[in-house]
Amino acid sequence: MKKVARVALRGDSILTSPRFNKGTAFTPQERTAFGINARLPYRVNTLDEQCQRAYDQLQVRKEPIRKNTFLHSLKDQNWVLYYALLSRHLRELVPIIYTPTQAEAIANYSHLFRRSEGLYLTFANYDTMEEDFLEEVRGREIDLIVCSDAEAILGIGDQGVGISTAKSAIYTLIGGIDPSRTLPVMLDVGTNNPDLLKDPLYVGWPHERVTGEDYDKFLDKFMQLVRKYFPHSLLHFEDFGLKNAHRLLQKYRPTHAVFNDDIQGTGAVALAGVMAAAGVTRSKLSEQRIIVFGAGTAGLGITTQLRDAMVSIDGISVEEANKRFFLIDRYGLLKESLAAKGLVRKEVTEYVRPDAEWPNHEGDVSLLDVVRQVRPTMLIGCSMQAGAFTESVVRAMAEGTDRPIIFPLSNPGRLVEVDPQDATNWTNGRALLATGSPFPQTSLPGNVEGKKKVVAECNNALVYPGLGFGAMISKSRIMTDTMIIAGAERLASLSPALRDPDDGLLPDFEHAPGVNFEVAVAVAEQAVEEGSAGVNWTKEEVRQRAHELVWKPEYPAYVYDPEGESE
Ligand SMILES: NC(=O)c1ccc[n+]([C@@H]2O[C@H](COP(=O)([O-])OP(=O)(O)OC[C@H]3O[C@@H](n4cnc5c(N)ncnc54)[C@H](O)[C@@H]3O)[C@@H](O)[C@H]2O)c1
Ligand SMILES: O=C(O)C[C@H](O)C(=O)O
Ligand SMILES: [Mg+2]
Repeated sequence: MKKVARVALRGDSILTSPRFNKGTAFTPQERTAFGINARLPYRVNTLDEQCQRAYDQLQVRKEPIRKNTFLHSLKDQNWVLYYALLSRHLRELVPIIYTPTQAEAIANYSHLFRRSEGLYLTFANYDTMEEDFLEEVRGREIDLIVCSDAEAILGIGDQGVGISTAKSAIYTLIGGIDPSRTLPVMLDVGTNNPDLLKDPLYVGWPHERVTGEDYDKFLDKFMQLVRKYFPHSLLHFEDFGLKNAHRLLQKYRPTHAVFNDDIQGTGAVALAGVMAAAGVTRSKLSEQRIIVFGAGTAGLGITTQLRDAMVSIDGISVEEANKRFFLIDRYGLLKESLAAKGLVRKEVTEYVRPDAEWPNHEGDVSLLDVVRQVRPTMLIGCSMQAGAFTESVVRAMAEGTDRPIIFPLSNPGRLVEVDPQDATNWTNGRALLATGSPFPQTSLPGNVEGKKKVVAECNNALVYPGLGFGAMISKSRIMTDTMIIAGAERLASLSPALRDPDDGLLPDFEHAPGVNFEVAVAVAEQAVEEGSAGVNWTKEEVRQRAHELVWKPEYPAYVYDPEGESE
């Protein structure tokens, strides 16, 4: 039965509300009831017809960034149409509204700016933060807040403002979260990007980044508002800088359901990809020797997640599991002598290797040295160093293992540590690959008849919407590590490569909504089982409630009601 919504807006107010606007899809009865009969052309369109028209308009724009701005404007006009169009062309359009095109859109945010979106909380307006916050959220029910201080946007660095809205849209598109119950927040604490500071059109606060106590005071005030007005919300942190990402997660985790996507989302999707790869090679997680190249926010998140899964799934001790990892950062392998020089962050000290293991290496130990000595089964890149997995590195790895598992995860695509086609060539097709941004299928040179290999997209967007939805529907006050592992395991179980090793290690984004639904169910089931949930449902009830709570881009029937919804 069609849903009915009671709406209090009339005339221009309903036509300019992206939440309630239906454009030419308003029925004759609605046009009369809402006073917009003469504000629309005669013909009533279906949502499918509107999607067709919008798709045709989109196709006229050739460059991805032009398509991105078109879709952005569409979102400002009509949410249902925007999400319906994207849902019908997921594979084609996710890379337009999200990675990699979104990186370009953020880098040009000030020049493409058309209209306000979400909330901008600026350090310069610290004193009025609560009033400013309330102006936007008063009377609203919010389940999800996505925030960023834009210091480490993907691999493109400090952009001052941006990313929260793109991540938030993915929650709705793929995770089924009602967009009216989400709040993207840009935390503007300045920027150290000299190009932005000298750009007269820069829309953010043109001031160097606030740090230290002032930064913490600002974040604390924001957190207090979140806890005061939306104590049951999930707070998603995105693209914070290396000095803050891990620290803020640890600081606020005990008192609110916070989630750092670059640490935990990336950890979860990488774990799923790694589990699928281990499934293809018929080996256990704990049997792997893993090099993580780039021991920053994502590198630590991935390492911790894989380590915790070895402990919980394979039952080995934390100490034993730590030994499976070789972390490399800008000064080479993290080993004792590097730590003694103060060149290892304290968060990664438990993975530091003993110097005695490297008797022939007085100084730095390079990636190639580690590959030759360790004969890794897995090589994961999150270093933002394009081309760091050189031909020598990849060939050396392929000498030491039958199916080298290689994940160059840096985004956007131009920053991948190795091009998947090169990795395929250098390993004679034996590499099991996954990348952070979308890449075309690979093929072996000369093997014209041969089957192409799918390069899985190992991007946190394949899992965070489901993790969030699962935590939300189960009314969990915290997002535990075990909930995240449950989601990752469910994702891994849906790997197409388990049926056909030439297929993707992870499901294609075309299937992301269904896949995330399963992730959400697994997360909620785990939350109920371990007592993190605020509900006590059976497994059947979890699935049933999840189905009922998914937001779908469909128009409800509207009834005019002065007491009805208006926000
Ligand atoms: N696929 C995904 O879902 C996903 C998720 C998160 C991050 N990422 C990508 O991972 C990359 C890193 O992101 P982050 O948030 O961890 O950044 P970060 O700044 O926290 O970490 C990057 C790390 O790489 C290290 N590094 C720099 N130069 C190096 C070199 N020459 N050799 C080895 N290490 C070097 C830095 O010292 C730092 O520790 C980005 O490109 C980002 O887009 C991908
Ligand atoms: O935003 C993405 O595409 C993934 C990830 O969060 C990143 O920072 O690269
Ligand atoms: Mg990110």
